[in-house]
Amino acid sequence: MDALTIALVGNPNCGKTALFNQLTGARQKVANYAGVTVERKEGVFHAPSGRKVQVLDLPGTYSLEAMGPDEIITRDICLGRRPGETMPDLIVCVADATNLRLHLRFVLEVKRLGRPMILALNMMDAAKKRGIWIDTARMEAELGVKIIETIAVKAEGTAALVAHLDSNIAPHVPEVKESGDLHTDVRRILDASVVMPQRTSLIDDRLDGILLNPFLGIPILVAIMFVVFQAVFTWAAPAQDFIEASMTWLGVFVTQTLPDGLLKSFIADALIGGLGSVIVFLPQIIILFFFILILEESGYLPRAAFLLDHLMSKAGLTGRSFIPLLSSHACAIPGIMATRSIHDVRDRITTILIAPLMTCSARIPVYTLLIAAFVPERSVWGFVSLQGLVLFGMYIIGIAGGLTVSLVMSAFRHDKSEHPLIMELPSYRMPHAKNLAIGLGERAMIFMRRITGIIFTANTLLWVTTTFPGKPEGATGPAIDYSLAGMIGHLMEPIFAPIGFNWQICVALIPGLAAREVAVSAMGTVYAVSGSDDAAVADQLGHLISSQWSLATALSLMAWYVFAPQCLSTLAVIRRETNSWKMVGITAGYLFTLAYIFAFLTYQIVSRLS
Ligand SMILES: Nc1nc2c(ncn2[C@@H]2O[C@H](COP(=O)(O)OP(=O)(O)OP(=O)(O)O)[C@@H](O)[C@H]2O)c(=O)[nH]1
Ligand SMILES: [Mg+2]
Repeated sequence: MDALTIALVGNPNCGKTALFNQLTGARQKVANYAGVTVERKEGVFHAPSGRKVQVLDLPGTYSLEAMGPDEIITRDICLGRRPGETMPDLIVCVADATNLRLHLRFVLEVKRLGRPMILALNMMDAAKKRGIWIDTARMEAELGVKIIETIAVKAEGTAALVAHLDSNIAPHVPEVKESGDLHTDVRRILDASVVMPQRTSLIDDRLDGILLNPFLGIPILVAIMFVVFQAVFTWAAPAQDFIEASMTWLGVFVTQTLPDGLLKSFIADALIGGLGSVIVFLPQIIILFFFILILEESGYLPRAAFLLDHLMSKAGLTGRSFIPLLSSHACAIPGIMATRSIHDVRDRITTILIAPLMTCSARIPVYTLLIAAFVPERSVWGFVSLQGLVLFGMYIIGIAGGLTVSLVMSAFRHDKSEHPLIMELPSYRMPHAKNLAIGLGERAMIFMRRITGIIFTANTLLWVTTTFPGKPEGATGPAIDYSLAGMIGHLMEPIFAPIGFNWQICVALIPGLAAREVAVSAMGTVYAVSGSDDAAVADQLGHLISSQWSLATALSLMAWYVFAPQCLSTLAVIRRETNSWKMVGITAGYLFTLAYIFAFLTYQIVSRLS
């Protein structure tokens, strides 16, 4: 059988990407709010007969008739008018069975394109649970389009769709016999084929009554975030202790078994000392994402946007900036890409400029290393972990910093018009354990890939520059002082002395430009190389800095990391999304300036006080 090309189209949040992932085994981002997919994605799978099916996942759109950029792209792809894009043999229109009044309208618009299509009636599990009864055969007759029921989040939920794609049934162009008025046609089809329960969304209404309550909403939001950061410290501790102990054991093992020399130094200092000091943060990252994924899947996040809209518009942002800024807490890169859904250019630029201020997961190793080293492990008011509280504070400082920058930018604006937030609130949904597991696996993989990729590379280069040139004959100081990195560190020291950074930190900041966690692995290596007669030093970075640094230095470094744009990929994505080197210059310039100013103030104030 010939290969088949299909395109998944539909309203936002109907499950296109979930379907795409289920069919092709891909791991594209899925979440319970509109506008998750911002870029077309292609995948392939082989149906049981061996037929090759090429699948295209597209961003959701509410209509094909409006003239927005997303609508035009989707329509052009369906019609094969987009240059460089092959026309799909079959359009698979995806609709949410629990929200047919809205979604059928889109189906009718797609039908008007006059291309071969079928309808994937998705979320059938959720529809059944809500007591929505659908006579699919009748709907198929009324609509004139082949309908296949799917449950995109279950493996067997797409079997019927795959079987259909695998069959020899020629793609069918539906006949258009509608009255022309979409609203009337949707009503006719629904009346004929769907029986709605008396109250479809009792649970949603009840939950919204509490979670969106004008008095309770914000306190509940703050409480949720607070619990998340508490958990990051308290739950992760046992796993972290275990990883730390394993690293220590490994360090001792290597020092005792390998002969002295470069290989031993590389393994002990760069690998165990450097990478080992980052890997201990895996449990914390997994726990943070466990909560983020639950919030994403449950449908709570757009409600948080709704709650914060007022506050954000006061700071010169729109509610539309919420999801990009929220994604930036995982990583600024997808966050900046998500700003494509902000149509107002200035709102978009403001959001891009402040996205790097949101506390991304790459900062977790830096913050938690310093917090664990300097904040005592005790509880306040009996039950709150002080360390968790400080971490929570770091997130708040990042957000407050971003809002302040946006406020300052909006003061320079002439056009003060506000755009009201129009946003669909999705139904609440119980997160699937399997989806959660996949999502967490994915995050763990990303973290491990960074360790074996960018962190490993930067760290190896650092090890080379800290090892060579070697110590000259008869020299008395530690070898690292004579190395290239040591010399650069000492040269930089005067510039960073006013903010309290010693030369080891200066050395770590350079490879740390590549990515934030690199600074932690780099410090691991620098300290390991400096004290190479004692290998156990390598995996005790936290203990080491707590005894060697002042509190002022630690806090100053944390302040630096709130602002400093120490991430080349973020700058690269800003260049790509704004198509302007000037914007990259502005972002990097203003962030480094703020970083220096705040680190300076922190260091000077704290060292006077303590
Ligand atoms: N219960 C249930 N949930 C589903 C089903 N299909 C998708 N979901 C959930 O619905 C939400 C939206 O799914 P996505 O695949 O991200 O939706 P999308 O159509 O790609 O959305 P955009 O990319 O924003 O256009 C996610 O929370 C999915 O887990 C289904 O068949 N049943
Ligand atoms: Mg999607």
